[in-house]
Amino acid sequence: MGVTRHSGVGRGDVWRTGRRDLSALGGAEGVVQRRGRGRSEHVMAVAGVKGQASPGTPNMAAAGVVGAGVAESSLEPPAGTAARARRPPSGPPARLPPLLVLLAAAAGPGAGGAARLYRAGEDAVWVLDSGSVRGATANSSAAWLVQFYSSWCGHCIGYAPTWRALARDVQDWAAAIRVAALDCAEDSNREVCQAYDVHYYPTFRYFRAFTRDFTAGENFKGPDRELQTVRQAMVDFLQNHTDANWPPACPALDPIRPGDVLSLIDRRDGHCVAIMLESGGSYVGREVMLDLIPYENIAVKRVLDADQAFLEKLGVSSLPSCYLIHPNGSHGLIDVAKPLRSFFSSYLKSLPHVRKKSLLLPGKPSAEEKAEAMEWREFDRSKLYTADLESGLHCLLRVELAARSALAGAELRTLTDFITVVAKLFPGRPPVRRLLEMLQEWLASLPLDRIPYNAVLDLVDNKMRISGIFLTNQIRWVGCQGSRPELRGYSCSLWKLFHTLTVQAGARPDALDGTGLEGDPQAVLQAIRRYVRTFFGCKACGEHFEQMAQESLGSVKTSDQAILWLWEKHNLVNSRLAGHPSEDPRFPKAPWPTPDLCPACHEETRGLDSWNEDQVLLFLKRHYGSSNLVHTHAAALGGEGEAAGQGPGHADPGAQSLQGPRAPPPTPGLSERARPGGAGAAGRQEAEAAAPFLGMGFSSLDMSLCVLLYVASSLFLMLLFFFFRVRARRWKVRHHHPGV
Ligand SMILES: Cc1cc2nc3c(=O)[nH]c(=O)nc-3n(C[C@H](O)[C@H](O)[C@H](O)COP(=O)(O)OP(=O)(O)OC[C@H]3O[C@@H](n4cnc5c(N)ncnc54)[C@H](O)[C@@H]3O)c2cc1C
Repeated sequence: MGVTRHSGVGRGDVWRTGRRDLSALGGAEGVVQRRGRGRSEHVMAVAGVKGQASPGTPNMAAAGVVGAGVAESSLEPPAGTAARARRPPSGPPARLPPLLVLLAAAAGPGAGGAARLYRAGEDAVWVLDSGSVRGATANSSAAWLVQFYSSWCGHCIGYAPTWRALARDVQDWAAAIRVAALDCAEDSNREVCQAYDVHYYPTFRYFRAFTRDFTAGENFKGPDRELQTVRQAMVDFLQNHTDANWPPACPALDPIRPGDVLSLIDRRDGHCVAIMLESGGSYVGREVMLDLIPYENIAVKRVLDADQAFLEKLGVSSLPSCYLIHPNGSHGLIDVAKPLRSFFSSYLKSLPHVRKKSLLLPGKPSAEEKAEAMEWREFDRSKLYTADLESGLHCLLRVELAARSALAGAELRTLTDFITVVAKLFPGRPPVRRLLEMLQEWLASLPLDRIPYNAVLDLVDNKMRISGIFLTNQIRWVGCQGSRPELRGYSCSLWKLFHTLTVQAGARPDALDGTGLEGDPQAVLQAIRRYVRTFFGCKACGEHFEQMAQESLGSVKTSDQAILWLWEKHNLVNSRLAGHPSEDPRFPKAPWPTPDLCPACHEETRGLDSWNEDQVLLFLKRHYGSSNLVHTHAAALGGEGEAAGQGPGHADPGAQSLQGPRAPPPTPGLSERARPGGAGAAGRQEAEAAAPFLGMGFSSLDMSLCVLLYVASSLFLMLLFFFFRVRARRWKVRHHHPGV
């Protein structure tokens, strides 16, 4: 009888950060829509430009800086960004030459199938990318608060509603400060995230207005990231500007003296003047000032901690209050139902003389922009898909690790150990295994303690064009597909890779021999643990995983226990994330394997669902074993054209790949997905047939060519030999018999 354990995971074990995010979310959704009395406030969104982008990368690649909120015409656009921030005039799409159409198709989806947490034109967030972030933040007339995120990071997904709500809430501040986001999971943004030194997601950075030299920004580390805290931090950040770099559209936020109020009452310049009276720690006055930026015929000032006599003179009985001086000189306290920012702002915006500055109302995002072209690949949940593991390795090696420009010391050793474990235990297709082995051998033999990451990338991209060594640069999630592009994907594939490694270590106990990791039942888990702690972009996930490891990894004494340890911890993470915004409704978090996948794993003990761990272990070994690995939907193994010619860019999985000089037959296009045994499979067979000779990865084709060349040159040398022999004989005959 196997060990049993309750499988029902306590919902009370709530992930704290997640809950906090959710409560922040509640606050975010609770933001009061500002409505002026008598006329509603315009809520605007400047739509993005997406026309030329692939479904995978529309917001990033094509949009450039896309504004939301206050219409650009009412603002002074930041230097160099104005053109991109506006929606181009709509019209019939330009006709592209056929070659460009082909190339555009080959560009295909971006990393992670182009998960997008923020949509230009729909969200008030300014969507930045590698092509726009520098232009937007450099020498800008407004300050910026940029969230560098990763679309597969659960925390980023959980936080996105708060960020959207914040951007919507402060969209009237855009001439002074803007809320933006940049997706570091996009391949095309990899280098820029590296340049901005972004290692963890989400990372929040401020950029001051009028910064001429390149800067990676100032980190925002607030006590929490709830909407109100970040909004107040934005106000503080604006106030940290000097006279020299003060955003021109931002009103002076410092308080005036009570004595100045009297002179304002005496002065009549055709404007309304609102005076916010408040206590020292209040942000209401400054927030109302910023809310009124796009409005004309009104100025907002603030007075702090005025003495009682002054307040009595104005008739103020509680703080905050607002004293209004009308253009005709009449003045008095305004009457709002609640002394809240939204109430004051909406009252002032609705005054008869107060007008919104001239606006260019944006068009609505087109249906085409809204549509997320997602192709669904049918799959079997009881199988493990090569496509998921290979896509995950691509993201790991070419996107996640590539966030570092160099690796040194402990980081380098962590990577070396992790790659060693993967290279020795990865059960996938031979070209990928050979590439991993090559990388592992190279890392293990390095005499250096510091390497530029580009050196690793060169190897991964097989710049030497050694045939039979290849890792796709395409993303094809199958068992890790999400019902929305931002869900599942990379983090799912990482879990699958980790489980596969623990199972393979049990199945092939000698695999790690000679690596220095042999004989240690914890070796695989420790390598995974160090990788997650050091490199996994979701920092909070890494910290949490580390905490679990500290608590119990030491108790693992056998490879079976290692398999079960990871299974159990993964289920803990699942239970914490149940109900979290990163949960895919199509793949709800539940104790795994579910009863339909493994009925024998589940038992009932005194009316409670419980695990039969012996059966779970058997199931895990079967599920993550080599024989359960299927290549359906896996990228064609391609030739050099795909491997080295295109570098880490993307090729449309369905589009014909551009062939290099010695490429195998063309990959089969869209039909390959429907016909797994098509030409793509033939290419795969050809590549798999490539046998490693002399450990150098030479294929049989390479060797045949060598033999052919050898025979041809031998024949040529023999011909030369006979030719000269005949000539020499003739010469001798002539010499000895001159008469002949
Ligand atoms: C090490 C690590 C730590 C993470 N920590 C966090 C975190 O703290 N907060 C957060 O928001 N996100 C975290 N994530 C991401 C999160 O766990 C999921 O990967 C993400 O929510 C996607 O979920 P999913 O539905 O694809 O299933 P995943 O949880 O990613 O699982 C992938 C697949 O593994 C299989 N599986 C599920 N459970 C088990 C199990 N117990 N044993 C074996 N196989 C299983 C299933 O086939 C499933 O489809 C972490 C990811 C990793 C790799």
